[in-house]
Amino acid sequence: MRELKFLNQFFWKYRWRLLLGIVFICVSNYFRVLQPQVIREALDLVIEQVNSYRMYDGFDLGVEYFGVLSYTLMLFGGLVLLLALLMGFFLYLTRQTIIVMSRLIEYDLREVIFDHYQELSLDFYKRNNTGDLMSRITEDVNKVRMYLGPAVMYCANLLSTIALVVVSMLAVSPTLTLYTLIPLPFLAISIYYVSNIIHTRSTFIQQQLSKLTSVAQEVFSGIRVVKSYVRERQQVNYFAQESEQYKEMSMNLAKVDAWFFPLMVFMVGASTIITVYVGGLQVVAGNISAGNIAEFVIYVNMLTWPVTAIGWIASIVQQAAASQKRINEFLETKTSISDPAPDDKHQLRGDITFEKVSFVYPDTGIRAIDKVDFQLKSGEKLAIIGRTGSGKTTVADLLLRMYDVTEGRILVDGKDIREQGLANLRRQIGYVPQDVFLFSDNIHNNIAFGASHDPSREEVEQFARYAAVYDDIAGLTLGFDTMVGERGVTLSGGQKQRVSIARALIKHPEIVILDDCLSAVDTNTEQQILGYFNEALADKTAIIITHRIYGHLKFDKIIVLEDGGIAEMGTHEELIKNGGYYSEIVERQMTEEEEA
Ligand SMILES: Nc1ncnc2c1ncn2[C@@H]1O[C@H](COP(=O)(O)OP(=O)(O)OP(=O)(O)O)[C@@H](O)[C@H]1O
Repeated sequence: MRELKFLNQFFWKYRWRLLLGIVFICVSNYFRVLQPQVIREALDLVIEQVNSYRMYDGFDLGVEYFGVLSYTLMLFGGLVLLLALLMGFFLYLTRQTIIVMSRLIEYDLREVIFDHYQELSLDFYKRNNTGDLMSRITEDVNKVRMYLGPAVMYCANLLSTIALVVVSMLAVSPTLTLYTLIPLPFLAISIYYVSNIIHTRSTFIQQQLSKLTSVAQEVFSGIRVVKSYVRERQQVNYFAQESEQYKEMSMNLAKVDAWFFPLMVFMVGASTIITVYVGGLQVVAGNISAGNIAEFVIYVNMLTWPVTAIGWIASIVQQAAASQKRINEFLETKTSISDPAPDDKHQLRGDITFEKVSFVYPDTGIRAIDKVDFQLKSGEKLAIIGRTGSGKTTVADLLLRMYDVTEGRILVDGKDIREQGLANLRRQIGYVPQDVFLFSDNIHNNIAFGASHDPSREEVEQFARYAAVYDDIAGLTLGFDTMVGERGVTLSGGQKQRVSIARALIKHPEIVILDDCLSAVDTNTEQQILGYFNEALADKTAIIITHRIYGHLKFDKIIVLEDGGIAEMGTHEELIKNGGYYSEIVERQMTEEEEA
């Protein structure tokens, strides 16, 4: 239960609501407990008066007497109705305070978790799968809310009902109270066990359901592959297998679920029989009135739900503690990339220095970068070339501080990037990643996403022109308002790359990193984009990771990476003279172009 302590800060935040809710529930229960007392009075009155009425039967006085009795009973009926209304009104207020409080805390908690998720570094996202992140912020928060709202409300209800009912019962007959209450602890314990079994089985069902969902999601996302490999039947069979398991589990749950109400009715029935039997003996002995038996039967019914709720509350609290534990695990995870100066807003010049930088991926132990040493002055252009897996993307990730270097230092404007404002650094780097990701939104918003201001349509269009994608977008029926699906399904690979370039450029960055972002673009478009780069990025520092050599873009430095280390470094002319990997691909590319 230690885990739930984390939530106390929220209870404190909404303490007045909580307190008011508890007061309302006590008032509501007070009116509820008065009802059986009014009914007892009415019943005793009827029993007593019916005997007297028989004496006047056949006389005129008898009719009058009957009129007065009916009127008094109507008054009692009206009183019970009034008490029920008052009780209902305060119950409404209870829900308006406690359940609303739980919804407010749910909102706060989600925000805290979401904020924290955003702060965490890439290695956290590599370690944990998206489904797990999602379920903690949705299902686990839901389970915790059940504790914050219903469990707290039923707990307050339980305590106040038991206190008020038991005090009223004791005032009538301590012996009868004792006998009446005997079956109730058995009810609480058995409901607790049944609830626990239900919970365990529900958890398995939940897991199976999320497995089923991910199977379906994966098949639908990869539907092209499934269709092209004619694997529909296998997928259907696999889905049916998983569905069958889900069905079996649900049937098992239904079997236990079926015990819940019969058990409750049996225990309440036992309690009622004891009340009538022991109460009857006491009436005969003249200790209590017949009306008291009716009063006790109503009390027993009043206690049924709160006592049943003990088992239920215990189960909710257990589930909430387990969920909060999972939430706390992530909340306690510290980001490995800290921001030493969150308010830093200084303008970068764009000098970049890698000083004997090495990097080992923590999860795989792969040494992706090995003693990389280079310097770029503000405005210089660097091309990084190398075979796949040679560490090119890792260089970009390190400069953006997606990871921190294992050895060595990266300096921007002469200062270690680990000592600079992280947000400020990232804000001034325009990064186009290799695997383009577009949000499920329209094209305008996807491009505007990069800007620190709210850019006008004209500005967005201008940057789309720079990225040579304007004509493609203008050709769509909805133009810049076209929605791009979950993964930009309506755009081709090359179009997505260019939208992603426009998004990076609209930031007006001081440093630009393009990671193989022209791979899906034809030569003409490539020339168009590079023409803009030459002009607009003339004074910006740029790192271009590529597999192709761009004759149109003049690089101050070219680095050839091999197994994370620098195999060749120099200008185009120097590397051609070297006769290494670089000259090899230049030659191959020239032959290809000639052949084309
Ligand atoms: N997140 C990661 N966790 C563990 N190892 C990784 C991770 N990302 C990359 N690697 C490994 O680091 C090495 C360098 O990868 P990197 O992506 O930097 O290469 P690259 O030169 O950009 O390749 P490509 O040209 O195919 O994009 C590879 O061996 C790769 O398997």
